[in-house]
Amino acid sequence: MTAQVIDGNALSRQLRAEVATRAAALTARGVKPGLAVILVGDNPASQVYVRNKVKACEEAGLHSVLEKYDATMTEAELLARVEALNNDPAIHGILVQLPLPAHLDDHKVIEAISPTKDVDGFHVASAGALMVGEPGFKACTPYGCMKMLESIGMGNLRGKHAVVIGRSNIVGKPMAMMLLQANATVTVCHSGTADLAFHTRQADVVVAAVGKRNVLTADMVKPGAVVIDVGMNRNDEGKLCGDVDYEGVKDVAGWITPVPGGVGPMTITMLLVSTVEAAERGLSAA
Ligand SMILES: NC(=O)C1=CN([C@@H]2O[C@H](COP(=O)(O)OP(=O)(O)OC[C@H]3O[C@@H](n4cnc5c(N)ncnc54)[C@H](OP(=O)(O)O)[C@@H]3O)[C@@H](O)[C@H]2O)C=CC1
Ligand SMILES: Nc1nc(=O)c2c([nH]1)NC[C@@H]1CN(c3ccc(C(=O)N[C@@H](CCC(=O)O)C(=O)O)cc3)C=[N+]21
Ligand SMILES: [Mg+2]
Repeated sequence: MTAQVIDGNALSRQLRAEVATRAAALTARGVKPGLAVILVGDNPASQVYVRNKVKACEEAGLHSVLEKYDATMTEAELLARVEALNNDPAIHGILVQLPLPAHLDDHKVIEAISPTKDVDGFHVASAGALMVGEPGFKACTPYGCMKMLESIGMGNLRGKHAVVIGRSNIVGKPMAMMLLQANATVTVCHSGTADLAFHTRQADVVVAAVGKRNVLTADMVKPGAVVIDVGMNRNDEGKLCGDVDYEGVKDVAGWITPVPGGVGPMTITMLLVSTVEAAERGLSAA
């Protein structure tokens, strides 16, 4: 058996076309949805992701502003920029690219973003809303993973067992909450898990969000399971690869997401969706 591929580029094209339609309707009413991206320092991976985000905005008819700052920027300067964007009516979404240089407190900066513009879904108000099942911005990466599950008819996971590998605040934890919201029985594994394979072998859905190659191999996967690979790593040849041993796992899984072309583009797509939604909310509140 060879797994069917969940194509994040194809699904993104579809969803971004809907975003473009909504953005055009807003623009016609005088409200062009606007996203501000703040990048501090010169992490090369961050540069690529940020460039992809800005390009995606342009293609979908969103207004985007990229603010690049030197790694020596002070926290007070950064907080002042966030506050200015909070008060800028042309900006509906604010994203501060993580990780920040070590002298800047990620948490403090994220909390300074107005929850009404927190399109990344990282603010405690957004995380709390997800936890209690209230509307709020959802973290884009797990949100994109849920859209991928929906696209294969697995939007409702009642009776299914989902295993998430990783428990970060930006991927693993919100992923687990969204799977729970979709009625899955959820297990969250991490570096302190005694027998990772024991858990993953029972899973109907596995989401790998660790940041290490080959965390999930074929022997760890139940035949027919859905495997979602969030990881972004480089192999020995410098090629982009995920956390999953794709070549091995594809012969066991029922569905699999590739890297590149899987979760990565979906993350950007959900960022666009949330930015348009932020602009629509502003309009309905006015
Ligand atoms: N495609 C996309 O759009 C995105 C991709 N990513 C990628 O996803 C990956 C994860 O990102 P992020 O969540 O930010 O990473 P973090 O480093 O914050 O979290 C990694 C998690 O993996 C756990 N872990 C580490 N080693 C193991 C192991 N051997 N077995 C089981 N669990 C382990 C850690 O456990 P512990 O908590 O105990 O330390 C931690 O919870 C990275 O490769 C990142 O680049 C991230 C965001 C978006
Ligand atoms: N505040 C904040 N929000 C984020 O959403 C955020 C962040 N910080 N920090 C870093 C991670 C990582 N991330 C990715 C986005 C797109 C791709 C992506 O487009 N990947 C392409 C390939 C990119 C390439 O060629 O390198 C793909 O998988 O096909 C990957 C990773 C968002 N993150
Ligand atoms: Mg820091």
